[in-house]
Amino acid sequence: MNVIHVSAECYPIAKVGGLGDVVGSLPKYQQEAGANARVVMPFYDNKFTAAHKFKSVYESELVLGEDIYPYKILKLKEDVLDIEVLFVDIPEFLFKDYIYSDDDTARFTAFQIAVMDWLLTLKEKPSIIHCHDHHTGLIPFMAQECVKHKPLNGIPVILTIHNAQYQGWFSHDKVHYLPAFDIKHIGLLDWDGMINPLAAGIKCAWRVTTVSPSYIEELQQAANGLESLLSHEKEKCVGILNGIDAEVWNPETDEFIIKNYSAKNIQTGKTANKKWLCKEFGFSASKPLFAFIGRLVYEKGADLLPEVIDKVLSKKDCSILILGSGNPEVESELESLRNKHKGVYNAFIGYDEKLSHLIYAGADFLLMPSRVEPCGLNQLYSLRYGTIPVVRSIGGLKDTVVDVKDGGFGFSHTEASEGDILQTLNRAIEFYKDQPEFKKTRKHIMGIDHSWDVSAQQYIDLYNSIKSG
Ligand SMILES: Nc1ncnc2c1ncn2[C@@H]1O[C@H](COP(=O)(O)OP(=O)(O)O[C@H]2O[C@H](CO)[C@@H](O)[C@H](O)[C@H]2O)[C@@H](O)[C@H]1O
Repeated sequence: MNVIHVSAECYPIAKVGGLGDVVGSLPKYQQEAGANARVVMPFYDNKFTAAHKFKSVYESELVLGEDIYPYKILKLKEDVLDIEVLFVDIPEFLFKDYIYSDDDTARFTAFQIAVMDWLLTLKEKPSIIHCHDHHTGLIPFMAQECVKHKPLNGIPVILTIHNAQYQGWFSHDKVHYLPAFDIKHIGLLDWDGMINPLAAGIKCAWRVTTVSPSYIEELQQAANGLESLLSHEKEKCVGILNGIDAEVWNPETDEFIIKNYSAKNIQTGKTANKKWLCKEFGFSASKPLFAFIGRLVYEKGADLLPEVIDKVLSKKDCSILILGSGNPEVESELESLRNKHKGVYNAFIGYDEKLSHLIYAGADFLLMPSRVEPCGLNQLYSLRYGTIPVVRSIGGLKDTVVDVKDGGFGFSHTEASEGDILQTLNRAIEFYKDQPEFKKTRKHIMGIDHSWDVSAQQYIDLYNSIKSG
């Protein structure tokens, strides 16, 4: 089975969030399960591409509207990754020092056209095209409707929704960017008067997956305008829980952290990592340390953090550390709290992969007050590193975190509200005081297996069910 994953992100090449983690690891585990899985992604101007050498395996031109652009398909000269990655190099559009911008329509439409044009030229066609999020949502439509790409129409196309909040909307003025298709079928591209790549992907993909079982249920009630579409298409939708790359996220071997540890020496390992974090950010190591890592956006409940932090820290019985970037207002509120709560609060505004590993290793609790959480990887990483998750019970968080009061190992609340978060934080602070129970719980969570083994196989079973059915 030849699977080609099409994505805007893939760790360690280019990552903004969880999409990069999934596309960087799922194919590796699919390989181990016997499938031949590859990735095709844009060639960006970033640290990874600057540090490696590439060779061209295909060169051509693509047509976007009335214009023609040269492009290449590149491969790494040396095998430095566990999986094969192909890079679409369209200098005009993709070779930028960012992944996303405010206007990505031309960039990602050109990317998708180049991918489809190149696939047409392959002698051995993929047996599955697996698209990820709206940046690749036009591919199922192109395979089904565009005259040029009709030869690919027999290949099953899967669309995985990692986040339905972002849909890639653009106006009908730009529909001519797409290769020719029968205009009678323009309705497949449209949702509410706009061209909507995510909606088009949902309509045209052979199967749609979401990254947790709960999320697929929730999308029928709240999908940023696509509720009725997802209810209508529910027969072809399935939720498959994300896994984690157990090699990258392994406290026993993690090169980023201060002291490696396993469940056996968790006490000394966590203590050493916490000590480093506390020194670095000016905290006392005797207090419970809560951390938040993520995009500072509404879906993550980031706007609730400043008020919650201000209130919970008035008692000074815990410390809080934030790592994230996003909404400028939230960023500046979080920065300005530093002076008021010196010694118990700090924030690193920005993106820092190494620091994220140090935090998973050194914090006692991880906060995730998300309004929407399709799966969430942070809580899975935190479990692996013995850091107890404190989450809103939604989406994948609901599927992976069981509250201590229900015999589980984490803390959860039902509402993304200041009151609920505060109450739950206070429960966790109390729990920390019972050190034997706290230590037993964090040792237990390190043993919970969220590696990709099971879910990678579920995807393969899904591919097989389409081919045979
Ligand atoms: N400032 C920062 N510095 C360093 N690292 C940072 C960082 N901000 C975030 N990260 C890292 O980015 C990843 C975030 O992953 P998530 O899955 O939790 O969220 P995201 O919303 O990006 O993904 C979407 O897709 C994924 C994958 O399907 C779903 O799990 C999720 O629910 C959905 O919203 C983690 O690896 C985290 O450590």
